[in-house]
Amino acid sequence: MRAAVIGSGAWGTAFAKVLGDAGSEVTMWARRESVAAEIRDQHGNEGSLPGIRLSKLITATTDLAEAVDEAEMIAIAVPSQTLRGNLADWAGFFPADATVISLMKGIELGTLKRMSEVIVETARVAAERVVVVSGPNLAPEIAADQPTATVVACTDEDRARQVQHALATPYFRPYTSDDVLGCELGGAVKNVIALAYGMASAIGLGDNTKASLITRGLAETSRLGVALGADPLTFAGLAGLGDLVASCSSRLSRNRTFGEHLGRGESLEQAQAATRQTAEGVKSCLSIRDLARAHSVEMPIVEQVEKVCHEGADPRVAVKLLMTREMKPE
Ligand SMILES: NC(=O)c1ccc[n+]([C@@H]2O[C@H](COP(=O)([O-])OP(=O)(O)OC[C@H]3O[C@@H](n4cnc5c(N)ncnc54)[C@H](O)[C@@H]3O)[C@@H](O)[C@H]2O)c1
Ligand SMILES: O=P(O)(O)OC[C@H](O)CO
Repeated sequence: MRAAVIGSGAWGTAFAKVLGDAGSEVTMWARRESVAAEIRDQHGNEGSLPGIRLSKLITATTDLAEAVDEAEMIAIAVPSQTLRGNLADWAGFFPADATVISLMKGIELGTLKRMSEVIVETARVAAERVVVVSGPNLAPEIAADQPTATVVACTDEDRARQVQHALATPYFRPYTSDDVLGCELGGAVKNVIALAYGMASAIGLGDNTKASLITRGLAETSRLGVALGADPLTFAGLAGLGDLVASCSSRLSRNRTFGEHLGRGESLEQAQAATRQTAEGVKSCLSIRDLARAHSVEMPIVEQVEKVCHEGADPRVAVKLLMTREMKPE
């Protein structure tokens, strides 16, 4: 198949590699000509994925129209909060029948929309043409051909199966799902829980604390998902528990790393200066908190992460507040 990948950061690059290794012809879009030229001429992207070699069949351009020309699949991996503005410029170039694949894990500030909803609304693409790919998918590990699994979610089962086949490689095993909402929420909320995990880690808290954070983090993710109409079983799967465990336990996770900076007492600005790539949970903790409040769902960990990130709260005080909440059954 012919595929375009928009966004040449860590995940866009690793995903292009998967598509290429699975047999598609891939054109990537990069913002900077230096990145496009490096992918095209040197088959690498040192700034985002040091040491990774890409197939010579993967090419890149800074011209969006050229990137998506005749594409049957268009995968998007840009920061969640820029997507709406990006699509306003880009959507006119998308071929009418192309499948649009969302790789992003965030909730839009203000509108509280999921990325697939932003795509449907802004690119005027029917919901059944939008596929979400989400799971325990740390880009550097995938780019190094380390085996993992993922979920390909779409309301159109045939389209999900088509993308599943277009992504299958010996190191990347996709499963299909029709629970687009659950998969997207799992991916967005785990970033916030990974921030909390990073903070706990930096404070020096132990494995019981971390296991409690993962488990109760998953409980609040599922609570929000069920309130919004997701399948509760999705949260026990790759796009729920799988992704949560990967991000919390890995030093490769940008969200966990960002949380560690905050846990060491750095301010939001200091943590931002120390980390370069996208840590979606930092902004999505605000939108997820607002989404939960709008649906009267309690998300105490998300609430505390927001306070540490944006209100200057001390992570140690956040832990104390979580531990002294009203007693209740599990
Ligand atoms: N890195 C991973 O392991 C991973 C895995 C799964 C999902 N994701 C998700 O994929 C999305 C992208 O993450 P990433 O890891 O590729 O981030 P990244 O920071 O490595 O790359 C982001 C890309 O977006 C581009 N970009 C930045 N601002 C932009 C703007 N205003 N307009 C257009 N493009 C802009 C950057 O140039 C870069 O190419 C996020 O939602 C993330 O949660 C990441
Ligand atoms: O590096 P993070 O924290 O953005 O996590 C990357 C992926 O979402 C893991 O599945």
